[in-house]
Amino acid sequence: MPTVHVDLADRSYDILVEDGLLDQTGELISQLGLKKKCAIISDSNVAPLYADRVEKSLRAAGYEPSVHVVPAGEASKSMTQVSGLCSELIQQGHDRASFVVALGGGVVGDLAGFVAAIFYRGIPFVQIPTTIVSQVDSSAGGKTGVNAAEGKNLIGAFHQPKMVIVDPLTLQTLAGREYREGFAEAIKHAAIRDAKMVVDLSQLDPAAKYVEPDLLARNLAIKARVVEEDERETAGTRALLNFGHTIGHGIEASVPYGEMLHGEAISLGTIAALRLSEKINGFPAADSQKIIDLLEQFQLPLKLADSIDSETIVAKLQRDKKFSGGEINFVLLTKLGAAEVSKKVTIEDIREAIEALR
Ligand SMILES: O=C(O)C(=O)C[C@@H](O)[C@H](O)[C@H](O)COP(=O)(O)O
Repeated sequence: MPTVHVDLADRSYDILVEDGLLDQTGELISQLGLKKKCAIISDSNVAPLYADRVEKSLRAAGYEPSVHVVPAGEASKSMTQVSGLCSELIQQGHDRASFVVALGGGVVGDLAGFVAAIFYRGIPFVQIPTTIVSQVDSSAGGKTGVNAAEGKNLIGAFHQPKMVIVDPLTLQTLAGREYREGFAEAIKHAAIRDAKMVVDLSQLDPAAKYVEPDLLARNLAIKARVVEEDERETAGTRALLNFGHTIGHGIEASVPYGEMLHGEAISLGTIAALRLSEKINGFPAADSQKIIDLLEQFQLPLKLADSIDSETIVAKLQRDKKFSGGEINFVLLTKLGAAEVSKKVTIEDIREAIEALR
């Protein structure tokens, strides 16, 4: 089975990718030596489709799961949900010997992972991602957290999962828009680390609602290698995974959470970052076009709506974690498949790149 090992000393884990793995959840988790009580955290879209199967598999392996469901959508990535879930877990008799199973997309993974990071000062968790965003990106690497009213992902913790179980067949029940948005992150991995992946992604059918396990694993492996180099984003390497996210997060936070899907905002942030790479690094416009063609192939937005005010975006993006100590650390491409963190981007450059999206 395609397996990506994430090598992080005593926080190492495997990402397993294969069709039908959902029904093997209990058996796979039993290799981890965890205690019996666990909490499956899912959302109102995913739980009716898959929670029964995961629960049944866990029970068959001797586990005692409780199921907790939050409303689907970005608005659930909130401290209100964190506090509600912690209370529910306590009421269900969970304690420091329990573990969490995050079943769903990026919102569920980030939220459930954060609950696991703080519940009884930290309990183990397993990710079962069910969307492209989560299968190629957010389930790996241990960034967990929620949004603040002031910006995306501003409250969180690093907490690595014990295992990631990827079943590509879960993609089949996604709505087209939710399926396609995730490719913004897969394209990001190609842009920053693997020019050949740009070609591989261009061969996918955007309507297929399925990606071969091998390709998912190769895309995930790009992220895994970056995380191994710089687990806590202190050395600069992990910041490269934020390509397209500084302006993207600003755009996403400028409309009510959930109105624009994460990948849609990242598509626009990616185009802005490409234009800045051209201006500051002389990145070839023809290579930018290859990335933009891919975004278009997955019907991701290429233009910013006039209704979204540029100054609101600029205000929001200045709270991004890449702005620190008065410095802007902006991720730019140096060539197709290679990126750097640059200090040469000014706020005026950013304003210009946002305007160029109109
Ligand atoms: O895992 C990372 O590191 C990433 O940057 C992946 C991003 O795609 C993801 O959206 C992440 O949550 C953003 O990180 P943040 O630190 O800017 O919140």
